[in-house]
Amino acid sequence: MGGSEKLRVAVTGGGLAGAAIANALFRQPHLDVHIYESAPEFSERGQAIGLAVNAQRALARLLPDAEDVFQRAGAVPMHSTRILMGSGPAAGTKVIDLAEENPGKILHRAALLHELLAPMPPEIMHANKKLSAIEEHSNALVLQFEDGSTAETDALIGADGLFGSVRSHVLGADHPAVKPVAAGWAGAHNLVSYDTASNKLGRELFEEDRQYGWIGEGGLFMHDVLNDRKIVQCVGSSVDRNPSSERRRSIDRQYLEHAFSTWLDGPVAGNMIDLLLDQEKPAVFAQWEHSDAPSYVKENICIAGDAAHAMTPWQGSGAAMALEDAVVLGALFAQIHSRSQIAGAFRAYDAIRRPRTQHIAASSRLTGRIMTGLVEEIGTDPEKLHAALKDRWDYIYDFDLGKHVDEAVSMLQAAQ
Ligand SMILES: Cc1cc2nc3c(=O)[nH]c(=O)nc-3n(C[C@H](O)[C@H](O)[C@H](O)COP(=O)(O)OP(=O)(O)OC[C@H]3O[C@@H](n4cnc5c(N)ncnc54)[C@H](O)[C@@H]3O)c2cc1C
Repeated sequence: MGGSEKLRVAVTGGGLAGAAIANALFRQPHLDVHIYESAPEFSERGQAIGLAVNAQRALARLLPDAEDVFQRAGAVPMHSTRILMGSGPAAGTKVIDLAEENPGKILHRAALLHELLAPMPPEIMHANKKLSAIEEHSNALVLQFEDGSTAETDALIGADGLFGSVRSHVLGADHPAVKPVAAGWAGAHNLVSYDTASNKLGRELFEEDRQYGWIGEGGLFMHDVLNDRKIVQCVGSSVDRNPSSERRRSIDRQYLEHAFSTWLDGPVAGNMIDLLLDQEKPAVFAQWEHSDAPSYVKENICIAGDAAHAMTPWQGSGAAMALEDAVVLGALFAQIHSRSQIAGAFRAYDAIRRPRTQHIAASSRLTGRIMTGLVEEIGTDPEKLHAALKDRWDYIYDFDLGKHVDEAVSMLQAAQ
């Protein structure tokens, strides 16, 4: 690359992470950014996503009109996440209201992805481009795609998700942390109309916009409101009694009633099972996560989003971490202008992002164990659950993103 040429940056994966990262980069005039997605189109599954306060702050740095984005996407602001007992003798008891000081927003994933992709010129977005191999040459990385085409780039950011391939290139194919591991839970979800959900679960649960989590022995139900209160997402997750390598399994009423057998005389399981089966061909998704990677970077290649740190959904932080990754990568690329500086920028990204994301992944796993009654000394005692849960989100929410970014930039500058 000559002095006046742009730095070429390729992002593989057009999910929330890839779209957020490309957003953080494509406006920078010294960068030539391209985003490659393996699917025939850039799209997201029909599920809700909760953006906690740290994710909202990160989004506001990526999209200056974030408040309008939330409005256009029909985001519903939550008063709190109310956790109640769903099984056992204390069924119906409130355990805690979480995030009262830090209310989240619930929105449709597809709407969020659409908003992240909308500002980008179509000529930098390439669908049907499944990365199949990476060649490292002295003057460029050559990306090979499954359709036989190739692209040259100076930097590669692998945002290709849980089952992506860039992680294996960064860590080495035989590294034990390459492959995702089953987290031990499986979940089903469904989107139902607001009227259906409120009639079934009771209108009093919908008087204020709140996310609800019903916790107890071996499982959890959640419901939250999105799309300008037209839709309610219902989720049921239980300890996976039949782990398999299939990512998606068909299920029926019998499966759910078996998974929640000790909940059926409680206040919520029967209704939630009806809602999970409402007009859907139900499927259950096993939860997967990554073991901690020793590094997110290899020279001019890095991984971000779920490709780097896929985590359980119990603290609703996977997408939030992808948005934070994007903000940090955006700030670091603003500092560099030559190919030789890329590896240093990625090292600073790794040093700053890996501790936080891996801490949250571990915390999320433990939160799941707490909420599904798997921690022996806590069990399903509401008071012990209250004590165990009350501070668990502080590390995630009480977070100064500006300082985090400054630390990354200082680290890069000190190394240059
Ligand atoms: C049930 C559940 C609930 C969740 N709830 C929340 C929540 O409330 N809040 C929150 O913050 N997070 C939540 N998360 C986590 C969040 O959904 C993920 O962290 C986030 O969507 C990951 O985005 P990503 O772009 O990294 O990965 P993905 O969405 O998996 O995107 C990866 C993309 O890469 C593409 N790709 C794969 N391989 C290749 C290749 N070889 N070449 C090119 N493209 C490729 C894929 O097609 C895909 O489009 C939840 C997760 C789950 C499972």
